[in-house]
Amino acid sequence: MVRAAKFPWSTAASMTGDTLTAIVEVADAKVSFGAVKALDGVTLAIMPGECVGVVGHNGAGKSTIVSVINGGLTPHQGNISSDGERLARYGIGVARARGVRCVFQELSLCPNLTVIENTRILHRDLGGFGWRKRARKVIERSLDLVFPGHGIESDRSVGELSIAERQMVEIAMAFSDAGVAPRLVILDEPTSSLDAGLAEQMLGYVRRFVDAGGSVIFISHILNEILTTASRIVVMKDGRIVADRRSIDWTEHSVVESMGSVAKGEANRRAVRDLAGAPVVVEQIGPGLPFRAKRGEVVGLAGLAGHGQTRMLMKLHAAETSDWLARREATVAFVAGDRRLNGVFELWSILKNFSIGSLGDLTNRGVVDVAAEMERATDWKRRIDIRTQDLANRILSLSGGNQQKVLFARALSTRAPVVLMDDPMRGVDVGTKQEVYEIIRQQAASGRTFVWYSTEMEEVCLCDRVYVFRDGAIVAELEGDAVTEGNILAVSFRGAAA
Ligand SMILES: Nc1ncnc2c1ncn2[C@@H]1O[C@H](COP(=O)(O)OP(=O)(O)OP(=O)(O)O)[C@@H](O)[C@H]1O
Repeated sequence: MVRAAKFPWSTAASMTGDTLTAIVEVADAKVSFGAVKALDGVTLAIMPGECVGVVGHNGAGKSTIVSVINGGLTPHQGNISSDGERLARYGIGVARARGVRCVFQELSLCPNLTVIENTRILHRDLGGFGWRKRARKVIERSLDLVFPGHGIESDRSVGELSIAERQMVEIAMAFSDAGVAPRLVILDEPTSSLDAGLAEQMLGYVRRFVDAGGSVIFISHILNEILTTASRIVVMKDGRIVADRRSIDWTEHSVVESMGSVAKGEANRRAVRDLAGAPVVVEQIGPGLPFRAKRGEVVGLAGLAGHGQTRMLMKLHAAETSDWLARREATVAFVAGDRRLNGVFELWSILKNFSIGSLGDLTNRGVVDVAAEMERATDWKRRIDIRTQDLANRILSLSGGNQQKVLFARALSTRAPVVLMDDPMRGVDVGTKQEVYEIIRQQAASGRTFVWYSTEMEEVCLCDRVYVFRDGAIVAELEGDAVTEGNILAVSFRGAAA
């Protein structure tokens, strides 16, 4: 079962001509959750000096296979080998001792502890007298290497950090060395909360790590990142690997096709509409330029992550919802980006998580019409392909991307005239994104207003008008054809339009 292979595209192999053995190899792994086959016979070997990109639709099994490789999940069937040795017992401890590290899609640091204390928890060998000093050195060194100029103080509690900063700390933690050097680092959607600049810093570090002989498994729905960084791309579909080729043999189009999604050009373009006479429906004064959104407009919030965009969305939401008397008709709906913190109700079913946003519509004399509730949820399940066999299942039984779809459905299915979206596509697959873009276009055309913060430039460029944030204030407003990546970056970094 253990494979000794020669990978001509692996730098380490091509330099030495050596025959390499896999750092970790999973053979014929099967994992089921009830009736759901999360993995249906997956075989995957990770060689030294390669970055393996893993792509697939939401619920394809990507997080499940990395949990197996990371030792957090024991497959119901199949074998695991490492460095040529078949392992009868494989768990997190064994994986860590062999240099396997994982950055999870749902961030996993303890929010009530500082960055230093979290480092100590991850690196057990750091214990003993003077551990704080040693832990500080380990994490600060790694942060400086991966994200030069990061500005994160390691004495701060993780709970005080923005979601982007938390993601940076997790990534730096995975690459840090406190005795056992990282050999295989698994990154499950590591850039989902990072802006373009931070994502590029991380990708640059991944390339250097791999060039030096390290290995990375890189999961992302941003295909361009995968194509430019991975040496090999594996496509998963419904719990199986359906394609496995060198990245130079892939194009964005062929990857999307292989995932089973059809790229629709139309949904990916900004609609040309005349909104000159449309009334202003949302307004907020300062800091910086005033914020205004018109009826039927899609307004983007851009700029480097953590520069005040989420705060602005919160303010807009508070302004519409702070009445003492609850309104029957919601005036604003919110799609949370940090879904675990303020999006999902973890103990509730998928159905209840969906319908909580439209109980006003679904209630008659204080009683929920359960047939109407189920009908509406089933319709949205179909429309944006929420992958579950039963809407009564708990929300946490869904993959991360499918949870995010439920949050979308919750907001889009209301009649609120304004929808606020806080980087809402985190973890959503390419095919579903196209569906959601199309729904946004249609709803905007019929008069709904969207205020959309996104860390993905492609999405910002879909907006009618964009406010660029810097240091907590709006520093520029771009409209129509002026909404380009070049202009947004120029304003983000210099504070003046290009
Ligand atoms: N704890 C669980 N209980 C029940 N089902 C689960 C559980 N964890 C995962 N699943 C199911 O297993 C399947 C694979 O999930 P997985 O998280 O591996 O998908 P994924 O490819 O990582 O998706 P995404 O891109 O959305 O993160 C999904 O159908 C999911 O609903």
